[in-house]
Amino acid sequence: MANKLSEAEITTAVAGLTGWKLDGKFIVKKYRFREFLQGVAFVNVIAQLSEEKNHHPFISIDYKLVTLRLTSWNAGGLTDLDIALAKKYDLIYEKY
Ligand SMILES: C[C@H](O)[C@H](O)[C@H]1CNC2=NC(N)=NC(=O)C2=N1
Repeated sequence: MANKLSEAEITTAVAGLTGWKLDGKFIVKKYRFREFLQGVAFVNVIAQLSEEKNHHPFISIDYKLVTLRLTSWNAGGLTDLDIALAKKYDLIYEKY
């Protein structure tokens, strides 16, 4: 299990991310797409990665808007893994 980050570590880590906001024990980002099916395709890639890493975000699709919420429920809060995956999701999004 990844280590739970302290409040200070979370503040620094979230400041280093683009467009991610802290929401309690979660970090959250909304990704906008030109078409509904692009968002769905993005979610499929994220889902594949989630299985590979055994770490699963909450995902919602609201037409062209995909919201990802990350936390490590096993650790009871945010971990390095959440921050690392947030960066990976952003890199994947660049391709859309
Ligand atoms: C048993 C299994 O390894 C765990 O439940 C994994 C699965 N996916 C997970 N995903 C997330 N986001 N947090 C977890 O703590 C987590 N734990």
